Amino acid sequence: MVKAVVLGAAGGIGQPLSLLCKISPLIDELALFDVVNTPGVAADLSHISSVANIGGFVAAKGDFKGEKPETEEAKKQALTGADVVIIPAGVPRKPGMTRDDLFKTNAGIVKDLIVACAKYCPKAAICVISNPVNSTVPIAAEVLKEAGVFDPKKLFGVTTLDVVRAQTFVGEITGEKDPRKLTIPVVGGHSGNTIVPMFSQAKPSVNIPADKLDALVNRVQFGGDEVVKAKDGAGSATLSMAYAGFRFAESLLKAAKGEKGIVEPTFVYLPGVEGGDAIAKATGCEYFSVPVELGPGGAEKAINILSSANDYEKKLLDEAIKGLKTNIEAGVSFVKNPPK
Ligand SMILES: NC(=O)C1=CN([C@@H]2O[C@H](COP(=O)(O)OP(=O)(O)OC[C@H]3O[C@@H](n4cnc5c(N)ncnc54)[C@H](O)[C@@H]3O)[C@@H](O)[C@H]2O)C=CC1
Ligand SMILES: O=C([O-])CC(=O)C(=O)O
Repeated sequence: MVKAVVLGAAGGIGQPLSLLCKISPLIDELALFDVVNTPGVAADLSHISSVANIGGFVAAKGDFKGEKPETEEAKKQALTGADVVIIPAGVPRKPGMTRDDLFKTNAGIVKDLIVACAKYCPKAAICVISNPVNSTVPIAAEVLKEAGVFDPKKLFGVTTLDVVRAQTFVGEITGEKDPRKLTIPVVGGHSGNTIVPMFSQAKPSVNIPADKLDALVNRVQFGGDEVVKAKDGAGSATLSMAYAGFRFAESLLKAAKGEKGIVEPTFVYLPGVEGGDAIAKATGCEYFSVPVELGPGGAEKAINILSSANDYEKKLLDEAIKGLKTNIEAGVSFVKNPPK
C-alpha cells in the first residue's frame, strides 16, 4: 500500500499533479489537502477508473494559519499513513516579482504544513515545490529538526523542472527528437543564477555551439520568468511543474520499490546524505541541488559532479553559491528566530 498526499492540491500545480498521481499505478491511496476546494477536486478525480482511492480533505475556508480544530483534523486525516508528501501550497509569482518576494507568505505556509508532517507522518518522504525552494527546504529541515524527526534522506526540494527545461531547450538546439533521452544535470538552487546547468556532464554528450551557450544557460536559469511573463498576471508554471513534480515523486516511489540506478538532481541537506559532506565543504553550502541516487531509504548518495565543472561552469557555480548562502540563511533563521 503506497499513500501519497498533495498539500495545496486545489491549486494550479496541485490539480494536474493530483491527476497524474491518481492515474499512476504506483499509488494506491491519494489524499488531497488544501484550504479551499479539495472536495470538488477529489470528487472529480474519483471518477477516473484507476487504482488509487481518493480522499479530499479541506480546511476551513480562509483559514490560512491552520488554527481551527477542523483544519488540524483535516491535516491529520490527510497525512496519517503517508509514504510521500508533495507540497505545492503557497502563492505563485506575478510579473515583476522574484521568487524571494514569495518568502513573506510562503515561509509560514510551509512551516505550518511541515509541523503537521512531523506530527502525523514523520517517516514520509517530503517533496517541497513551494517557492522560494532555496529557503523553504531549510525551513522544512529546521522544523523537522525541532520536532526531533528530521531524516535528511527523506527531504527533497523539487528542482526537476530545471532539468526538464534543460532537456527541452538542449533538444531544440541539437535536434534530439526525444529530449527525455538526454541526461543533463542541473545543480545549485532553484532561482535565477543559483540554477547551474552543467552541459559538460550531459549524457550522451551534447555539443552546444559557443555562440548559443550564454543564451541557453540564461534560458534555463530564467525559464520560470518566461512563463510568468506569458501568463501575464495569472501565475507561474503549473502544468510543466505538475509533470516535473510527478516525475520526481515517481522516481522516489520506483526507488522505494527497489528499482536500481535512479538518479535525480534534487535540493538536499548535504551533511545528512552519503557523499554530501565533501560537496558541502567544497561549496560552503549545507543545502545544494546535486544528482542524488535514490533508493528504498530515500536519498542514498549525493553524486559530486561539481569537481568536474569546466571553467565556464565554475564561474556560474561561484555566482550560485553567493545567492544560495543568503537564501539558506533566511530559511534557517525564519525558524530559529521567528519574526515577531
Ligand atoms: N519548485 C518549482 O520548480 C516550482 C515551484 N512553484 C511554486 O509552487 C507554488 C504553488 O504554485 P501554484 O500552484 O501555481 O499556485 P496556486 O495559487 O495556483 O495554488 C496554490 C494552492 O495552495 C493553497 N494553499 C495556500 N495556503 C495553504 C495552506 N496553508 N495549506 C494548504 N494549501 C494552501 C491555495 O489554496 C492554492 O490552492 C508557488 O509557491 C510557486 O512559486 C511553481 C512552479 C515551479
Ligand atoms: O518562476 C516561478 O516563479 C515558478 C518556478 O519556480 C518555475 O517556473 O521555475
